[in-house]
Amino acid sequence: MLLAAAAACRSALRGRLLHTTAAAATSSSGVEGLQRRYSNLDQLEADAKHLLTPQAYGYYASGSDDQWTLRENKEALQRYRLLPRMLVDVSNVDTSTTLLGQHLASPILFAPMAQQRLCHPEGELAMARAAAASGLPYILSTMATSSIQEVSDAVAAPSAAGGAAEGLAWDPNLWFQIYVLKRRDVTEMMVNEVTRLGYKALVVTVDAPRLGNREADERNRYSLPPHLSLKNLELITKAAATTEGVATDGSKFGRHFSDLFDQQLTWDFIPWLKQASPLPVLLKGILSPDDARRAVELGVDGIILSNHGGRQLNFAPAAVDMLPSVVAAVGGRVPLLVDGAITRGTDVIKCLALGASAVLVGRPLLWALTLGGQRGVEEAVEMLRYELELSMALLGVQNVEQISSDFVIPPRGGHLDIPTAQR
Ligand SMILES: Cc1cc2nc3c(=O)[nH]c(=O)nc-3n(C[C@H](O)[C@H](O)[C@H](O)COP(=O)(O)O)c2cc1C
Ligand SMILES: CCCCCCC(=O)C(=O)O
Repeated sequence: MLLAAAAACRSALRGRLLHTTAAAATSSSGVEGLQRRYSNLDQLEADAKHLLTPQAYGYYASGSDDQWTLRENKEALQRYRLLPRMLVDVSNVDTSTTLLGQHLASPILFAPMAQQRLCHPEGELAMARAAAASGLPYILSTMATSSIQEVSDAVAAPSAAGGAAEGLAWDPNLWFQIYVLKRRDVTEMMVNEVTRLGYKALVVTVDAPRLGNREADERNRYSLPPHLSLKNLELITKAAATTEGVATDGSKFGRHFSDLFDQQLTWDFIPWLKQASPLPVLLKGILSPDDARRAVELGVDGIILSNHGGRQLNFAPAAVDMLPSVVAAVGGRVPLLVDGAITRGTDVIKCLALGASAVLVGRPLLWALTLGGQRGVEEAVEMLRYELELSMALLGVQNVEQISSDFVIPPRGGHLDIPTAQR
């Protein structure tokens, strides 16, 4: 009896949300507000899961091996505490910041994530439009289900179908994430294409010479549905007669994509990329201070501390825990960004207090896209931005620059000495 009631409830919920998602796909308005249905970003996953196939959900949600690092990302953030200051005038709190000379409405970027059309028909297009409407950078993955050109076109101007909700500015800021392929010529074509189309930065992911062991994908025999394809890899077939290494049959998912990536990639790629494009270059997936120092010495423009959402090396530390030592190694020479399980305004504050310039948010945006399309993502981002603004007021700071290590208490009550000037 109880089980039947639960099933009926689930099916009603699924119906409601499916309807909502379908509406989001076809219309720019009329989406039942995410903000009315959910209080925070942590609540989105459970409902999004019901709308996704088990294969898609498994691919999005899972980490590698037994997922210790995936769990650690959240737990590490929760070990830091915040020390507020009182009697500060916080009648105006400004969440905006500047990164690499670019204005951001808040210190938040859309993490690169492959295959976004698995959760919504407009996939990367809807996500990139939501970023433009929110005044935040959107990082397009090499492994996207929309092409570099399609995403550029999608944000070129706010349209009736895909424009910003009332009151939101339209500030497209596209970055491109590079997986360096064995086919270096194709990587070069992508770099040329994004440079030509006005993308504003390149993010080279360096923690994935091979894909981590995602057991859910193996169990689910995960593969991309036949109506979708990895659009940027089509450049390979356009560029050359051979299609070697580009089939997207995913039954041997990890091994297959490992075949595409260049396992011989080393540090000499950075000077190569710097001469190939005038765009700023950031490395994503750095965790050790030594690597960070070396990257700076080779002229990178920024570093993204990340363990890839716990999807690559299991037992890699949470990026947030590596921030203090990487900050010391980098000494303020380039901006440091960080990601991993950031869902709360206080998570953003902790990362900034530990020396990050900004954070990347990943999975919560996929759940928001699943539940509400472009508008859903805009609302999710606004929920996070508002939490950030409120928490800044309660912390006693008026702007992002004022957030320093003075406001954070590390796990064992130790002292952090990170001058704000190093951010
Ligand atoms: C489904 C999925 C796909 C991803 N695809 C990419 C990718 O193509 N390139 C990349 O550099 N990182 C990729 N990542 C890692 C994210 O950019 C990010 O580092 C990670 O998800 C941490 O953020 P989160 O904990 O907020 O999800 C992916 C993550 C997920 C969950
Ligand atoms: C469809 C190919 C998947 C490439 C890897 C994307 C990724 O980084 C991930 O974590 O998944």
